[in-house]
Amino acid sequence: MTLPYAFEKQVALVAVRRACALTSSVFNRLVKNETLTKGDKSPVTVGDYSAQAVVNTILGRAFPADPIVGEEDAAEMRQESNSELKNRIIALANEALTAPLGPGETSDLGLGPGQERTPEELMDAIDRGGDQGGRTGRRWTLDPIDGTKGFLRGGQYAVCLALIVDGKVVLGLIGCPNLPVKSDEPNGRKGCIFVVVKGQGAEQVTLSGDRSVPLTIPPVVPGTLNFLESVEAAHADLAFNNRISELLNITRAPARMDSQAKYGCLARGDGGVYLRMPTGTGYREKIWDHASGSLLVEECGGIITDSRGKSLDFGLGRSLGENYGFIAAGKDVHGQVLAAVQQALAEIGRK
Ligand SMILES: Nc1ncnc2c1ncn2[C@@H]1O[C@H](COP(=O)(O)OS(=O)(=O)O)[C@@H](OP(=O)(O)O)[C@H]1O
Ligand SMILES: [Mg+2]
Ligand SMILES: [Mg+2]
Ligand SMILES: [Mg+2]
Repeated sequence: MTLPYAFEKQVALVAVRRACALTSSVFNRLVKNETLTKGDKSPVTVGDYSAQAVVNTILGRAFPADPIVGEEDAAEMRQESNSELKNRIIALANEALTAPLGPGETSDLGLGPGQERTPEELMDAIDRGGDQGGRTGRRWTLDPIDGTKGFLRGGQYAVCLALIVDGKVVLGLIGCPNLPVKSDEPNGRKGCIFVVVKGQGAEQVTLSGDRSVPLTIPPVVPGTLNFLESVEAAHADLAFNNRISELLNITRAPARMDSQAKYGCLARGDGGVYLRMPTGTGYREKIWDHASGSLLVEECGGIITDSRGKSLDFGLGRSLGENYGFIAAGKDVHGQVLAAVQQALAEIGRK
């Protein structure tokens, strides 16, 4: 008997692996005018577009009926003035799709030499990410590069793909090309993918697929709790985290990194709590930024809630609606962090 979501997991791993290889190779060849600024002032690169084209092409072939909620869209790239960038995206996507078959890849996935797609097919693949999300049915959510600023800095970023059924995440992958495989060997081999299936646990696999380690969040040794937190002050209220550190007598320095790599690091015990409080701008968190990570935390024995202790709702559309401020931690510490967060919110007259 095959396990539930076995084929989805296989296809998602292939897609994330190919997208990770693409983004790593793009980083080394990225030139200045290949990064644009979106309407919300955030950066997007040819790497984000081409990775979304690759993942959506692979998903579209294996699961033609499944909608996709993807971060990017091709509207800008369809404009004549961006034809050079568009050509670059097409070349990069086709390079990734036509690379020789690797582990777990079969010819029916439409990959390998000779499997080039046309420019129109690739632009349409990017735009398959335009689903609006919702309460019922099954859909994928994709962040082709999570932590684009980290990617541009040569720091942490992640290719994040999750499957959501009736508003609940059932499969999640976080591909981290720049993350050391072993936390205690920061200068050792890099590149891992966190893979989680609801009810089946979680594992960390290497990008090349030669090594798999099961994951559970280890209990925090008293006195060693530390935060995993954002790099960008615009994305999370880091001063608030300092107040929580005071309340909980945390003395260890926070581990700062971009992207859902933070959830992967929590799952393998590199940090004790991921706290992401809003900065007060009314920004609504997006489902693709937390879907994989939330299931990873839960399957590894941890708890994730918003700052009021509510569970995250992935059935509201492209955003997480009224879920503000996220606390992800092992069972042994989540309660005390939530209590400290509520105390600190009360101090400043917020709920
Ligand atoms: N104002 C605000 N508040 C909260 N979150 C925001 C905000 N603006 C952007 N974003 C989203 O943050 C995503 C990256 O955040 P990270 O946790 O990776 O890291 S970091 O804050 O950049 O260090 C980033 O994901 P990517 O766009 O995929 O890089 C954004 O979706
Ligand atoms: Mg972005
Ligand atoms: Mg993101
Ligand atoms: Mg992104």
